[in-house]
Amino acid sequence: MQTATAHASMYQPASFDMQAGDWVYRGEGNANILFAYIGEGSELPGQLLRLTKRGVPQNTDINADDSDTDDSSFNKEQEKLSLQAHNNVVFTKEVIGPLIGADYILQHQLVYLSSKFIEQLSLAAEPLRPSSRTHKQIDPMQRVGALVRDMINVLELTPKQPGEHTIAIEIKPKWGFVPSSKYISQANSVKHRVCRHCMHQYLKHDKDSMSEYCPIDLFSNNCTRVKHAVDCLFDVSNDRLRVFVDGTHIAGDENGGIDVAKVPHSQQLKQTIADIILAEKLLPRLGSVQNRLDVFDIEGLFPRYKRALEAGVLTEKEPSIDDWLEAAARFRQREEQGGSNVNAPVVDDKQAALEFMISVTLKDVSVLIRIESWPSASKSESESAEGDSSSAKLPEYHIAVIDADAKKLAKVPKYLKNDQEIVDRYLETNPNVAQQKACCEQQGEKDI
Ligand SMILES: O=P(O)(O)O[C@@H]1[C@@H](OP(=O)(O)O)[C@H](OP(=O)(O)O)[C@H](O)[C@H](OP(=O)(O)O)[C@H]1OP(=O)(O)O
Ligand SMILES: Nc1ncnc2c1ncn2[C@@H]1O[C@H](COP(=O)(O)OP(=O)(O)OP(=O)(O)O)[C@@H](O)[C@H]1O
Repeated sequence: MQTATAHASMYQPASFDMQAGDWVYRGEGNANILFAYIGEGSELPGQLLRLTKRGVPQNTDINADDSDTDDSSFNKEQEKLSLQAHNNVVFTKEVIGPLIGADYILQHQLVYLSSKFIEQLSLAAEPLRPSSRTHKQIDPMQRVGALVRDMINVLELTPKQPGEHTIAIEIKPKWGFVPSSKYISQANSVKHRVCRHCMHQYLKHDKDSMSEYCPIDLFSNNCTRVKHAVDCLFDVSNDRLRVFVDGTHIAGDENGGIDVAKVPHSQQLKQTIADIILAEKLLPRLGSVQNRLDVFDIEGLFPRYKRALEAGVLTEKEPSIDDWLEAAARFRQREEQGGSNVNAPVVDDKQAALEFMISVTLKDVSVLIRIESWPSASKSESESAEGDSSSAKLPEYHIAVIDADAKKLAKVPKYLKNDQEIVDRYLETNPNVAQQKACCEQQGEKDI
């Protein structure tokens, strides 16, 4: 196993000529914000810059005590953020890569940033940011960001035939398994039948904006079910699916679905997305490894987490990159050796908590699929309109996972609370067992 010291030299930040005017706001999630390069330099075209965000400070009192913000605490904060950027890159590549396949990981290059650059980007982005995200701001203290290939934007250099488009699809599939953990209490046994996403909807959405999408279908590796899941995502996307045509995000229609009138050959595209998912090992691997890392379920994990804190093997401090690397290596080693008993592995409390947290990361990644030329030149429209996936020749595409950073271990108590809230709300709204959903993992069991 390589250690943090070895990694520090492998992932050194580079110095590029970073001018704020060369970057435009691209989008953001809860934790990070992205900018696309539009400058003329030869090194950065096609790159995105990923920066971290932090909560907007609540205390705006100019007389507030600033004794904590002297030079040394500024420097410490900057170092902490640089380390975090570094650790995210190492975590994605070295912890997540081997679990789902290195080919699905995008290369990241760390880059130095100046305070002026960050300040100018923040100002330029502000009017473009959705109001739902403005409770957080670009962290002004960061001095290192990450460059990554832009899977959505289209470079002007790419020649296209008339009528051809570049399509990018972003799917956040969420949990791809129904837990079978023996640590789930009898009172919560619904978790053995209804998947987390399907239950969570009742907490997140009102009846009108709920989607039929079930991740267990998308992860099923079954042609009919995968296609059905893709159709459901198009019908009501709820931010689980985004579609970009020539780099432009297709906004939702009035029903919360993708406005297919703006998507060229949309029926054929849905089938092609399903075919790509079926052709790749990514989703089956993702669902399976999420499950194998979560054998205790939050119900069995929480007491172990508490015990580890009490024993001092885990502390308030977040795990180091070496902790993550070691936990991932131990997990893989255990599996290679036959996994003793996969349902009740003999692992210490710290290992159990770290494995659970790696699973949390995998349950929140997004999958990006980029189709370079759409409709595919290799196939006539009449052939593909039939939707015959068995004979479908896939267009040229690239598929990768994004947002595979380590999650904060300190969120474990929140996960327990959230889990119970999800179950309670589901049971409250669906008290009749006979009418509850059955999200089944076995192929062919579900008639759709
Ligand atoms: O708990 P969940 O399933 O709601 O997942 C959160 C996501 O919600 P959603 O996918 O919309 O349901 C949530 O996504 P949104 O902010 O809703 O886009 C985040 O991804 C959050 O992770 P983090 O706090 O940014 O590290 C996610 O939190 P983690 O559970 O991954 O910590
Ligand atoms: N390599 C990429 N190419 C194109 N677009 C990207 C890329 N990486 C991220 N994005 C866009 O930026 C958005 C936010 O990125 P990301 O998922 O990394 O943010 P996050 O804050 O970590 O997400 P979350 O809310 O799940 O925590 C994505 O939803 C996607 O639209």
